[in-house]
Amino acid sequence: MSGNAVALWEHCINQLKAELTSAEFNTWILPLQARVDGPLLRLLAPNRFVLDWTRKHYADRLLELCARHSQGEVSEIHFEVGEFARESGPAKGKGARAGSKASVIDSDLATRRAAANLNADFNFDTFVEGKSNQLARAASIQIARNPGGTYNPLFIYGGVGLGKTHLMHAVGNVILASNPSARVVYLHSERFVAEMIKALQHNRIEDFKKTYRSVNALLIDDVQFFAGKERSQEEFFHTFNALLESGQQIVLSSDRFPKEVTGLEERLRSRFGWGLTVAIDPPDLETSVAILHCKATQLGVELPEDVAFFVGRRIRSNIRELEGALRRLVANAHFTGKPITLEFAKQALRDVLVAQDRQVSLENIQRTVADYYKLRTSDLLSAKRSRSLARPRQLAMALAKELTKHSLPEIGQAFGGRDHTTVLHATRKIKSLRESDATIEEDYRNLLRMLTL
Ligand SMILES: Nc1ncnc2c1ncn2[C@@H]1O[C@H](COP(=O)(O)OP(=O)(O)OP(=O)(O)O)[C@@H](O)[C@H]1O
Repeated sequence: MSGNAVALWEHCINQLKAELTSAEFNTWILPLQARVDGPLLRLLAPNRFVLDWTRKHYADRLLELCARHSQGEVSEIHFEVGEFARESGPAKGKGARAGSKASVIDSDLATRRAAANLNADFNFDTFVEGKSNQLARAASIQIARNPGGTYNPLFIYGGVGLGKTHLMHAVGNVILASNPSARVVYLHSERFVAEMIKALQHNRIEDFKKTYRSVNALLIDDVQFFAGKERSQEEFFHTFNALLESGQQIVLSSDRFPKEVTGLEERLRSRFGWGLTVAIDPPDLETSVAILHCKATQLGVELPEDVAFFVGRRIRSNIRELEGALRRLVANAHFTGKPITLEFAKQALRDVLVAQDRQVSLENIQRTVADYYKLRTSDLLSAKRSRSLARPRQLAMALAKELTKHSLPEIGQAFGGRDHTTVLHATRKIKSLRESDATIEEDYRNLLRMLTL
């Protein structure tokens, strides 16, 4: 299968996955193998029963999806019973003409990827390495190569939009690609909760348990959303134990260090930290610029160096915002037919930059304070109480109170789930220190200037 054909099939199955129940999808679509021969989509089903059912219920929809995605190039669909040859040996089934090994495996991989909820674009090749993510990337690569080994679970934590999900998908993609029988599942924790509730409602909790306890790699994003959901925590706890005991890999992500995820049962929280815990920090300027170049290449444009530095310097909050700004720039250039120059970028991003400047974000404050004191943002959010961390943390909280509209509890939450009284104490402390300590006053003023420039 060519890259286009794989993309076409992947599009079809992703679409059907969204439209069907998981039982329908797993029973009828997952067993299919696909090939595209010119205008013909050939689908092989494992037996007559699956063939008849899929042809009757899904042929029209599949054809519609194919025709639309291929812009009319694929216009016929053909079902057969059989299996494309996996190895160079003879193909089973009369319809199975010699499918090359690569073509069949590609179509299988696309299907398995969709079943695992994985995005093929989130891989290690498209993940730019920098100081801020070096350790998390290295640990993820290690785990992808040796799942269920020493680092289990892998716990990745860091602020919004910094690449945690990207790394989890990259791990899953490598495990799937290197082992044709591996079962991988990526899920946001809220989806885990929703599926569990659905299973309870429909009396299918045993199926639910079996599904999640039989995977080779379970990747659960944003585990802080388990907070307060006791029944889900209980279920996840048992899934977690079962997988760990049988040597299957678990990868978890959160916006904070495991011990600081509030609203979780202690036994779960402590298990999260059993394996390897790694942080992702906001990127430094050079990494932001490298990411912009990488994303621009993916979008098929070349970004001049001065524009990349301009965008990297001005959009400081997170990589998702950086990417959003780049997309806007590229779309503007496309519609106006103008080249992307520094002047063009300033113009095209004017609104984004004004909004960004007006609204100093909590992440921006944390990052600026961390840079100023040569600390890691994750240290500011951690529970560590050494003076070298406590003072910058208090300063950051005081700045957050002065520069944003966030409430005390919201600020506390953003600083590693602290109580609002801690924030109140910090603002009072800094206020009095600014009057008695010239260094603190100078630091505060410098930071204020940097944040409101
Ligand atoms: N180092 C990197 N190289 C290339 N792209 C990156 C990198 N880090 C993040 N990105 C991109 O930034 C975007 C946001 O990343 P991602 O969704 O992984 O963030 P996250 O940390 O999971 O955020 P959230 O906490 O909101 O779920 C994605 O498009 C991702 O591809």
